Amino acid sequence: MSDNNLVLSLHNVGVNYRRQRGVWGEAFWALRDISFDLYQGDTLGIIGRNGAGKSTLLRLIAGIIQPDKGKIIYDTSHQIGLLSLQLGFVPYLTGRENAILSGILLGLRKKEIKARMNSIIEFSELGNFIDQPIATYSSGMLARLGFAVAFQADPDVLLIDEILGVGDAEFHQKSTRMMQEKIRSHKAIVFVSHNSQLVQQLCNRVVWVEEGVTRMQGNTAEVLQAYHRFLHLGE
Ligand SMILES: Nc1ncnc2c1ncn2[C@@H]1O[C@H](COP(=O)(O)OP(=O)(O)OP(=O)(O)O)[C@@H](O)[C@H]1O
Repeated sequence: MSDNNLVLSLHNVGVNYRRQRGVWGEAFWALRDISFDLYQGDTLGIIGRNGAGKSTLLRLIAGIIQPDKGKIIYDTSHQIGLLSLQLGFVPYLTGRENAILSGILLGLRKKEIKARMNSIIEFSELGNFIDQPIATYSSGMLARLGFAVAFQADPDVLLIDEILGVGDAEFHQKSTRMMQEKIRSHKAIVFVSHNSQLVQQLCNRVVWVEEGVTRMQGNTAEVLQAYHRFLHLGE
């Protein structure tokens, strides 16, 4: 990549899920035409209605799924970490084992994760539950564990999927503070959220996805305003 600050770039990207229909599968384009750039220091908000394709977009950036059309160009000097509740965790393993596993997925060595385990336990407030299978955890406990591991792994690009929408008020405050710290440290962050207030507070740019297409992108206030007008008019 010629621009040093460019972390990744999506060019007319599309993702196709096959859906079962009778005996035959049917192609369904969850993402149809998405283009945007992510720069170092950006906190990029992804907004859009339910089913617009936001989570699919994060999984795509994380490399969990591949585009079926268009292309994504990564600057290979950046390491990408996905901070998500559902991904990467194995239900029958304990919190500690899952922390090690997802730490490895986020690029840490086993030794490094073990050295940070106390901080992970402390941040996630799991106490002795850390040695219980995560199948026994509440969604708030899972959120706290996922958040703690990702912040310890400290990837250059942080992908956050609605994590701040889960857990109690105290955890919200703590995780919002952590995110603000990351923003100040000039990481690149992609933040999917339905919470416009948080997007307004945290993001410097916003991409609005509508039916798998980048409907609008740019300055946070402008995009949010257009999005709310759109929702209000019920187009
Ligand atoms: N594995 C899958 N197989 C088939 N269709 C899928 C799959 N995952 C998502 N979809 C469909 O793709 C579309 C986009 O889903 P996605 O979860 O990316 O949307 P979203 O914007 O994150 O939604 P929400 O805000 O409700 O979380 C939806 O119509 C969804 O039903």
